[in-house]
Amino acid sequence: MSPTLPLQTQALSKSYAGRAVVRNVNLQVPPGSLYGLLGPNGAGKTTTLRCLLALSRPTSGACLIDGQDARQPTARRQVAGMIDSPAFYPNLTARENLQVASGLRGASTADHAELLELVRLSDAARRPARTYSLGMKQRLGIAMTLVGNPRSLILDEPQNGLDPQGMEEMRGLLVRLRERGHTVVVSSHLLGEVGRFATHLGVMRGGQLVFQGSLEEFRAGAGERLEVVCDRAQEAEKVLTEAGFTLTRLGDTLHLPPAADQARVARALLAAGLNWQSLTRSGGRLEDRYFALTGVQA
Ligand SMILES: Nc1ncnc2c1ncn2[C@@H]1O[C@H](COP(=O)(O)OP(=O)(O)OP(=O)(O)O)[C@@H](O)[C@H]1O
Repeated sequence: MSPTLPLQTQALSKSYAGRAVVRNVNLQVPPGSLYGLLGPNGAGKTTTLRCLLALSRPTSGACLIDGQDARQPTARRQVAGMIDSPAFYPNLTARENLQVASGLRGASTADHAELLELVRLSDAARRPARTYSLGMKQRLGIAMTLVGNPRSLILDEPQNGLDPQGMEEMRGLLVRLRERGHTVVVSSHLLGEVGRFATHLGVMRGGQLVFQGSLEEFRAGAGERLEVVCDRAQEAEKVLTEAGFTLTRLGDTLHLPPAADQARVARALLAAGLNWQSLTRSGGRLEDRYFALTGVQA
């Protein structure tokens, strides 16, 4: 039997006023992974994460934490998260904030010094949190989620709004969290960034999970292909399909398998009186794969 996944959803769907914003999502987060949940704005990432944290109720399907329904109190103790902005008292110091969180959760205060070191706030731990930079506030928010030592962490866009240095510090922290033994899910719309630290990726588009696997699997799928950019792409799609090519169309771009004969594609388009802006072999880059999956530039 496969080991119990720390976080998973089973056919998760969520609708608001009859509009499905998450559709049949089967998220499978392996133990000890640093899982990047990617997708353009509105893809349904936050909604999925809110359901996992039992902040939102699924319309259908289930969310499981260590194999238990996410709404069970024992399951909720195994996961903590930061959705939107970090939650802390601005007039209290980092140390005092951790004390409050420990009091509320009945958790030990013994590890506070270690937590502050982990999030690199030891030096700032004695001044009020309102004086912190955005990056420091985010890191304090993460330290707060660690009180009670949950197995898994869910962080919604923790790098949002950070400057390059703040991004780098956050990246370092995410890696340290994984090394500390946590399973971490991080949502983002920045593939370039997440591709630097994630072990696994999930990609959402229009409420659906359109890719899930290890970073290596994602990379392997970023294969080469023949790409045709054309103003009358819809007509070109029809012409090339009738000529026996298999292809997908995203806006004005057509993707054909790498083995497709470039000269034969050109002849078929010319014969139909269609011009193209470019007809090139491309691919092999993570950004191209992301674009092919989501229709959005990374
Ligand atoms: N409480 C709500 N009521 C109605 N619609 C909602 C609600 N919450 C989210 N939505 C809609 O659900 C869709 C998915 O939103 P969600 O926040 O999950 O996407 P996202 O992938 O996290 O995007 P972003 O990167 O912009 O946060 C959006 O169209 C959003 O407007």
